[in-house]
Amino acid sequence: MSETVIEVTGLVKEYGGHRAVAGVDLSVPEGEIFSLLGPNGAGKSTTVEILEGFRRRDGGAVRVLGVDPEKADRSWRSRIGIVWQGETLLPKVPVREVVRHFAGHHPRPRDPDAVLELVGLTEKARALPESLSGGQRRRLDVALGIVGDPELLFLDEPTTGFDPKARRDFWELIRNLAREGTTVVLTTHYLEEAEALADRVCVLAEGRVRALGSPATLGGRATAQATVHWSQDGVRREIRTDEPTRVITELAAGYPGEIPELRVHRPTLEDVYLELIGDAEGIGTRTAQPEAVA
Ligand SMILES: Nc1ncnc2c1ncn2[C@@H]1O[C@H](COP(=O)(O)OP(=O)(O)OP(=O)(O)O)[C@@H](O)[C@H]1O
Repeated sequence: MSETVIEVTGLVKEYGGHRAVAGVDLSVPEGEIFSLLGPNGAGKSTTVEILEGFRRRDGGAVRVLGVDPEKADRSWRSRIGIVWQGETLLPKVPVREVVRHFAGHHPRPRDPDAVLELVGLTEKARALPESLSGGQRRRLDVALGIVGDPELLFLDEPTTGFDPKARRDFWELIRNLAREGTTVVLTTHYLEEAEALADRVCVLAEGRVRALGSPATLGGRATAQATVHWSQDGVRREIRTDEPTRVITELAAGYPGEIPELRVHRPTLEDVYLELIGDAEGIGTRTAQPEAVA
């Protein structure tokens, strides 16, 4: 049985009477990649900062690696890795020295050169951080987050500025860390990143959990209706159905060859997410009505 790394019940945080976090319950097992999603101001950073021990809560109970973060000490902190949203202020020494310097703060660090290799920065080991590109700089932030070989890694928008190849390499790196048992809390606005990485996603809006589940099943996605699109005599048609195969088979009988512009759409994680946060964003949910098959 895997251990529970994060246990949160009834978490509340208020700023001057405004409830930024309004009763959140979360439980994250060891080795899980857990993603927090939500619109700006949803309460993600506040929640994560409380888990990291950088913010005090106004209510509820929190255990991270078995400890209340408000009472945590240095040894607890060394078990946690953090990749902040903003750039960390770094000394003007080569990249390799920066990573070695950070490794020195941890009781059982990873080998700095191996970490540079993992994040794809070996060729920049002798460069100064200020000479790195935006994406390379972000990779250095990730290197500093994992050099302590943390049991729990917090990633806040980790791939901002990454090119597509670097992003995919980074995802593989995170998957490998999780396979080795590192628990990962990922805050991101990139839904494809949550979809590619997360075992479970939690959608926060207005300080509350709107939905929690695997990316594939969130918000009833797995059982949601499919929409079959096609074109008939130059007019676009669509129908929502639980049985797209049957609909297409019936349609196909009416055409001598290909069904023009045939497309089957199932709700993406983004569709489900936008639906879930619709009220919070002040936008209505989309209610395109299906047309009947002619
Ligand atoms: N130090 C603070 N003082 C007062 N209000 C704050 C403070 N920090 C956050 N808030 C408010 O709390 C709410 C939640 O903010 P939080 O930063 O947790 O949201 P978020 O989901 O991380 O947003 P984003 O995606 O923009 O980073 C917002 O309404 C914000 O204005």
